[in-house]
Amino acid sequence: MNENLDPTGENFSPEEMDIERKLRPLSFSDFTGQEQVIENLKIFVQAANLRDEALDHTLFHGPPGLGKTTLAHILANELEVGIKITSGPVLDKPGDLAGLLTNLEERDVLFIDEIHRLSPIVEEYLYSAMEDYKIDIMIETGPNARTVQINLNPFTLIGATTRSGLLTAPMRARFGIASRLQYYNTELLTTIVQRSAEILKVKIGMEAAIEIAGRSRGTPRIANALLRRVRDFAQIKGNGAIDIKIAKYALEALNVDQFGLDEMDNKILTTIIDKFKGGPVGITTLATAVSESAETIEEVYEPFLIQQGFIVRTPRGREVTEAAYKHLGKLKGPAQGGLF
Ligand SMILES: Nc1ncnc2c1ncn2[C@@H]1O[C@H](COP(=O)(O)OP(=O)(O)OP(=O)(O)O)[C@@H](O)[C@H]1O
Ligand SMILES: [Mg+2]
Repeated sequence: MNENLDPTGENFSPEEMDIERKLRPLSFSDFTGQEQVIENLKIFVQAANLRDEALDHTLFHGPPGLGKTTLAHILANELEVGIKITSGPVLDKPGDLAGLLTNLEERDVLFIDEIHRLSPIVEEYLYSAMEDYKIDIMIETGPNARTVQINLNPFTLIGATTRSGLLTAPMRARFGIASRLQYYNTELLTTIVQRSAEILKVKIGMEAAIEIAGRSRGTPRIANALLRRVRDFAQIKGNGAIDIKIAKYALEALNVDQFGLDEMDNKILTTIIDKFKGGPVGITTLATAVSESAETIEEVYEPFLIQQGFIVRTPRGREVTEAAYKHLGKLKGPAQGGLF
């Protein structure tokens, strides 16, 4: 599959990252979907604003591209505070974290992306900061070296992770608010595609927007990426506007799966069917067969395949459904593996 449609956005070029930022909603009212999460956050933000307190530490988890980073920025905007951004793998010494923490103003947001990848020392260091807004720092070196405790301004830590299963229990317990983001349905994604088209100043028909939305793997990041690619086709092959004809033509040319399944999704389904007779197969066995980690399958791929009705979880492992055979154009039953 086209690497620009990677749900993680890891292969995005700088230009694409720029566009992604441009398309990012800035306020609750800009943000489509995740209704329950948003309803709750609105209340927590209002209450925090009313009391002039820092919002409770907040954790966003869920598959890539669903809006975790976007929501961190929205929270800072709605709280009318500053935001400092970092990520788990970047913070490798407690000193780096101390620098960030001591520079936070009252009620500011510290956003730590990939929070499951914090080193244990940094994580430990974070605990007292989160709990009591206090940290110990080392001053001077050599024989005069000593630690002093300093008070921090009350702040909000926002953590994001695609791998909530890898978060330690003490870390998880320190978040007062934890929200899991869900895949978006076609209707919501259609609204997102239309909004993005408006920002990109490209005309798009309703049918075309629905077509793009339906092939976006339930993921706004993919919907936006597809829109940009289709826009290229419309500009070069058409008159610049996106109608259903040009959308279908472009999606065909881009080799986008009808359900927006990506290469790994299809590989997982094909493997279960071809190597394990449709299942059930245990997650670790499956992981080995497709050369991916069991955690990634469980947290990135499987949720979407289950939500779309291609896989079911049984006590004995994962099984593909009728829909998966149909989708891949494969026959069900023992005939599949030959006569014996
Ligand atoms: N609810 C939404 N409405 C409109 N656009 C959205 C929404 N959610 C996400 N997007 C768009 O999708 C892009 C990706 O979202 P975001 O970066 O917040 O995902 P993420 O969950 O942080 O992903 P990752 O796990 O890869 O960091 C954003 O730039 C934004 O344009
Ligand atoms: Mg993110």
